[in-house]
This record gives sequence, structure tokens and C-alpha cells, in this order.
Amino acid sequence: MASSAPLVVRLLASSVSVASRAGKIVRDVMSKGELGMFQGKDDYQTEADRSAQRCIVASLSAQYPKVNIIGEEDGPESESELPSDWIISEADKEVLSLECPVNLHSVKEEDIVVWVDPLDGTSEYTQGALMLKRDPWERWKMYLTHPLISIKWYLSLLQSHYGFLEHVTVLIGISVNDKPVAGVIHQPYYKTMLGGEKILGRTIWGLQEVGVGGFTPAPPPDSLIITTTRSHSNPLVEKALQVMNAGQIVRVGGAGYKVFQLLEGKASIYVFASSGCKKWDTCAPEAVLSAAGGKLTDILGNYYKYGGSESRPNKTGVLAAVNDELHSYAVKRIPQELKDALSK
Ligand SMILES: Nc1ncnc2c1ncn2[C@@H]1O[C@H](COP(=O)(O)O)[C@@H](OP(=O)(O)O)[C@H]1O
Ligand SMILES: [Mg+2]
Ligand SMILES: [Mg+2]
Ligand SMILES: [Mg+2]
Repeated sequence: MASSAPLVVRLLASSVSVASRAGKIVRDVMSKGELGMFQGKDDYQTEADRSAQRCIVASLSAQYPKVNIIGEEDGPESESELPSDWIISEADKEVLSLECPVNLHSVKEEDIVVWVDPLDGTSEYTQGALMLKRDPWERWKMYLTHPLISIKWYLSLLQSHYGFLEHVTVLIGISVNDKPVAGVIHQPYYKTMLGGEKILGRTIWGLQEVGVGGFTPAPPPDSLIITTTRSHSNPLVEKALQVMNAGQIVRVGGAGYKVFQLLEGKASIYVFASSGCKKWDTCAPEAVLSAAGGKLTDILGNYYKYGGSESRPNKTGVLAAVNDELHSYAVKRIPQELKDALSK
């Protein structure tokens, strides 16, 4: 659909629509039960990661051919043709009607780099699958052959594995001149009940100077609650958590989901003192969080740059907070030797 809205607004509106379609692909791969998992360069990837990325990249590049789109999954190009319903040309109407910030009015396609993480939280996606995939008879056998496992314990295990799927997000971050200015976080397994019917998926978008939509942020918790990785910890990550003096540490998967935790008032600071996250993990979360009044940087307090030639790893970690005050508190608590260890 042709629209006279400025490019950044159109691209954000298209990204909102395509992120939902990618989220459906993620659910469909899980329902088929065959994840096609293999060990990529430095982490696992599944059929859902690959297919969701193909859907996003093909849809956006068809409409915005000169935009530089960088996705996480850079494996060999698939030979198979893309199903036609994976090419999305719709654009979210609410976003299309937004007032574009003045400094973004004249942005051209060549000035934009889009960072795509088709499935953030792959570890949680595969672990969520583990319990769902298992044959019900196999589950009963597991229960019957382990008399020490109570039904209550078993049900809570099942619940917690299914709960991991909520950590999965689809991330599309739009950067202009190195800076994330707009972004989309879509959560394919979020459940809402509408008139007795279960609706899956929700999307939050953020645009610089405009704010966020699709979701209403909640105030931060009264006490200091930190959110961090559940599957990629190491001694430096743990050290940085210890020094925060937090009342509670919540370990969840994915950079996108951790920013949801901040915006839902379930945590106030996100700390990850490790070089494991990449630009596609943080571009959309940074854009959305800053549009909501928060801040995402490395653990030294410096912003990352999102130009196309920047190195992919976020070498000096991630430190994000719901406001500037909590962000500076966290930067000050990180000891110099930890900052030095990551900067090496
Ligand atoms: N040590 C590491 N090696 C590889 N990827 C890492 C990593 N630490 C973090 N990441 C990536 O950063 C994202 C957030 O991690 P976490 O859930 O641990 O906070 C995940 O993205 P993906 O799931 O998209 O690969 C994860 O793979
Ligand atoms: Mg990955
Ligand atoms: Mg990721
Ligand atoms: Mg990913």
C-alpha cells in the first residue's frame, strides 16, 4: 500500500506487520514438531530462526531495496522458493499515522541499517520444545518410573518448560547514522484472552521522540530487581550481578524479553557483563527502551554504534535501565577491573 508517510515511519509500520508474520512462522515450526536444530557459528539455530529471517528480509527488501538489512542467521541461501504468504506488503495503520520526528523527515534508504534477530531466545525456544514434543505416553512413563517425582513437581516442570516459550521474541531494529531510532519487539507466545478466546502474540514498537505503542509500560518495581541471562552466564556476568546489591535477580532468556521485563515493571535494570550479545540483539530493544524513557548501553555506559560496518558482537556487554538515574547507579556499581576485563 503506497503511503505518503516519511520513510522511517513507513519502514517501522512495515516492520510491525512483518514481525507478526515471522512470529507465526516461529509458532508453526514448533507445532510441526521438527525444529531442524543445528550448531551455528557460535550458537544454535533452528528452522524457525532461518524461516522467520527469510520472511523478514524478503518482505522488507522488496519494499525498501536500498536499505542495508543485516540478519543474525547468515547461513547459505536456501534454494527453496519462499511461500508467497511469507512476503508481507502490509503496513500497520496506527504506525503509519504517526508524526515523524523532524530530524528523521529526510532520511534516505541509504542512511538506514536494519538489524534483524528473527528469533531472540533460541535456547529457551528449544528447551520449551523439549517438553511439548515428548509423546504423552513417554511423559507418563517418566512419571511412573520415577516414584520420587510427585505429580505437583512434574506439572510445575511442564509449566516452566512451556513458560520458556514466552521468552522468545522477534526483533527488528532500525538505525540511522549509527543510532537506533525505531524498533519492534514481537512476542509470539504471549497469551491474551479475548471474549473467552486465546489470542497469541503481542507487538511493541518504539519511535524516537514519539514513544511506544502496542503496549502500555508499567512503573518500575519499588525495590531493585535485576534481569539477566538464564543460559549464557559466566564468572564475569555473576560478578556484575553481585555488585548491584539487588533485592532480586530474575534470569530470563533473550534481550528482547529482558526489555519487556523492564517495561512491564518486573525489573528495573538489565545487566549482562559478557561479550555474547550482538547488534541484532540490542538494536530494537535499545530503540524501544529509549523511546519509553529508558537507556541501553554497554557496561561502561557508552552507546553502541549500529552502522553496517560495525563489528557484530557487543564486546563490552549490556547495561540497560528504565531511566537515567538507575542507569547511572548501575554504571557506577560496576568495578573498574570488570570494565577493564571486558574492554581488553
Ligand atoms: N555467550 C554467548 N554466545 C552466543 N550467543 C550469546 C551469548 N551470550 C548471549 N548470546 C546471545 O544473546 C541473546 C540474549 O542472550 P541471553 O538470553 O543469554 O540473555 C541470545 O540471542 P539468540 O537467542 O537470538 O541467539 C543469545 O544467543
Ligand atoms: Mg542465535
Ligand atoms: Mg538474539
Ligand atoms: Mg536469534
